[in-house]
Amino acid sequence: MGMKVRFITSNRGKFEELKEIGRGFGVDIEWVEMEYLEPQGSDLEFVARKSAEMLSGAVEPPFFIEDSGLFIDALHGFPGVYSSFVFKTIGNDGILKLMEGVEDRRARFVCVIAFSDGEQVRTFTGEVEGQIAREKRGEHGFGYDPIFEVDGRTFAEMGEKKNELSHRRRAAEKFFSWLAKNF
Ligand SMILES: O=c1nc[nH]c2c1ncn2[C@H]1C[C@H](O)[C@@H](COP(=O)(O)OP(=O)(O)OP(=O)(O)O)O1
Ligand SMILES: [Mg+2]
Repeated sequence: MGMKVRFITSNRGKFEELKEIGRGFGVDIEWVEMEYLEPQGSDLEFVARKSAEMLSGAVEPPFFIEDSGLFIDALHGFPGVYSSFVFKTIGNDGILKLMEGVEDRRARFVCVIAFSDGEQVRTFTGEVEGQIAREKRGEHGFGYDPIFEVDGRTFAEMGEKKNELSHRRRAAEKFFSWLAKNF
């Protein structure tokens, strides 16, 4: 049996993807469903690290969290570290409205995993370049998937294939390989 590690998140979509990706690495993810207060910060690595440090007092290590964000070039990196709040408020329609008539559709998704072993916190970052679609497309996934496209297909149109190239996959690969060597 591979190794078991606890993942603290309120987001079922994230859990299901990491559970699936973990299978390929012999890592069994246990979901601790929990909302936690995120410190305000200017970059994802800082926010993920601080969140894990804050949780180390409240949750029995070892555990990990992940903080991810959508960074849109034409909007100077918005929504970035505010992606969760922005999704809950203006959502995909709001982002498409902000991008109406904007030629430069470049964006990137970033995922930072922060792992706490009780002594220290280690972070693992993955990112993927894409474009903001001109309309919502696809039924799969969650969050901004219907408006984030790579080579013309949105994450929501990709289904399972998303797990082969997403920011979450790229961060998880680094994390799970590190775990296999060090735990
Ligand atoms: O692969 C993705 N495909 C589409 N949307 C995504 C993805 N990954 C993150 N997202 C969205 C969800 C949330 O609106 C924001 C991240 O915010 P973030 O704080 O990391 O997640 P969250 O608040 O939903 O769950 P939690 O903090 O409990 O892990 O970007
Ligand atoms: Mg959050």
